[in-house]
Amino acid sequence: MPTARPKPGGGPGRRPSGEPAARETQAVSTAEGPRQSTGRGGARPGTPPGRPPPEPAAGAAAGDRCLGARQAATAMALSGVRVLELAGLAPAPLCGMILADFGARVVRVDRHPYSAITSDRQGRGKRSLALNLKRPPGAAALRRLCCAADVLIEPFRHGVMEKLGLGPDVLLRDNPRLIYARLTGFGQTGKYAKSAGHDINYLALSGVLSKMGRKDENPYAPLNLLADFAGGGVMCALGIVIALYERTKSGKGQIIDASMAEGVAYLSSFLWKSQNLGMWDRPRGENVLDSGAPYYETYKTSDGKFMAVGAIEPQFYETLLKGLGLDSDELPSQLSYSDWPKMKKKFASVFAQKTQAEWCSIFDGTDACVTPVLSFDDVASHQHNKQRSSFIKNDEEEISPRPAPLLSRTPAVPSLKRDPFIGEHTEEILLEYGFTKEEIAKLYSDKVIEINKPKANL
Ligand SMILES: C[C@H](CCC[C@@H](C)[C@H]1CC[C@H]2[C@@H]3[C@H](O)C[C@@H]4C[C@H](O)CC[C@]4(C)[C@H]3C[C@H](O)[C@]12C)C(=O)SCCNC(=O)CCNC(=O)[C@H](O)C(C)(C)COP(=O)(O)OP(=O)(O)OC[C@H]1O[C@@H](n2cnc3c(N)ncnc32)[C@H](O)[C@@H]1OP(=O)(O)O
Repeated sequence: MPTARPKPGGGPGRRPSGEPAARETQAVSTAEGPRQSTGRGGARPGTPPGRPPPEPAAGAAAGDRCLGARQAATAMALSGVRVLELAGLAPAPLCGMILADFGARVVRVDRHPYSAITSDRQGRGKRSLALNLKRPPGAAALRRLCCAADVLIEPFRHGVMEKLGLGPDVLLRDNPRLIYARLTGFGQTGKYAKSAGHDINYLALSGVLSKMGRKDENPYAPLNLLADFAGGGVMCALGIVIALYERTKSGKGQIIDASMAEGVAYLSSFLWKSQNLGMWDRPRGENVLDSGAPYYETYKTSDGKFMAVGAIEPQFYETLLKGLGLDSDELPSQLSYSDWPKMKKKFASVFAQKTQAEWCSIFDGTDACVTPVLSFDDVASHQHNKQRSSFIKNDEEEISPRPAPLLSRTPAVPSLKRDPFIGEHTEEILLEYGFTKEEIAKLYSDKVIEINKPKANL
């Protein structure tokens, strides 16, 4: 087996026990931001699978003067939870990253031989095990890993795991406490269960896509945020946390059938349940929240940037008009639908007269519901985001959003280490899950696993 020395300066190393070193969170700016706690309680190797997360430190309550000192050692909310994430495209990696950010020990099971298709960009806090599931000893190894895991995240279309002999019947028989999360676009049953698809297809099937887009234009998918990430990755993480909670009472695992189409449909409950409010009676792009209204729109500024306006309530709308220097008596009423296109043109011509910074100095601190549309270049340095330390920088100077929401006692402590290389932790993970050195050597020589330790950078 290949051996390698640790990369100097390569971020927090591993303790001899295999327990991860304490994580330190580095906010992009710490100015006035909430204190970031340090330290991370990871499960020790050999922790019995399925053990419920530890109770919070005694006395860690509001007003406790020792809280600051104790918080450094407090476990994160999901510490002790062991997750196996089978490498997939965008949604499953987000799901795994959320769990890792909040303290779970997430192992990403990468494809071996390597497949570029599933190159994960959301590997924060995870370790990588490269395993060929198509080879019987590889499938058997995953089966064994699942015996000691709490959660399996599976991102393939229906039937793939069954074909590998790794369906829920098999794995839950082996480990009845396992939470088997199946994250797909169309779900495990139904006409499309076995069809390929991507975010836009799931969004379309949910009905939500039909509501999005400007007047007289085709429906428009807002990046792949809604189905993949909100309806998929986040909903699946929620399902896992719910199932983990339920397991503390029943002692039993279960199967989660997380369909992105259904996840995003569920997110759209407000649209369904507000049908009789008259908010959605008009064609796409002509309603209040779908770019029809002049007071819920973006406007270009004189320096080519944009402002976002969301002045829905009459009192906020009045404040908007005041900031724009417009007199409401000289404008049609706020809710005069037929005048909206004309009003938009008026607002656009006013916004075009000043820079984004000038508009910010007019609207910041008012209730006009007007904010700058920030670019990725500007977002981390915006004063509000700096004050809340909303963005973090890893040890490769990569900026990304800090995990949300903020939990007061047990906040997420995201890893600052670079994402794992594929197969970087194969050996240590297998050892941790009870494989012997001899078994690992055999899997390696049979080309069932890949071991890819970073070379020393001397
Ligand atoms: C819109 C988004 C998707 C956006 C993704 C893009 C941003 C990226 C996609 C490709 C990337 C590029 C590419 O990687 C090349 C470059 C790499 C470089 O590093 C970076 C630049 C790249 C250009 C890179 C750039 C970008 O990252 C990309 C362009 C979405 O909507 S994501 C949501 C997709 N839907 C789902 O996840 C729903 C559930 N899944 C599915 O329906 C299917 O999995 C899916 C997605 C349709 C794919 O179908 P596929 O036929 O490929 O897979 P499955 O049927 O599920 O079967 C999996 C097979 O793989 C075998 N397998 C799995 N694990 C292992 C293992 N460990 N060992 C061995 N074999 C394994 C499994 O047995 C299955 O085999 P069979 O087919 O034989 O049964």
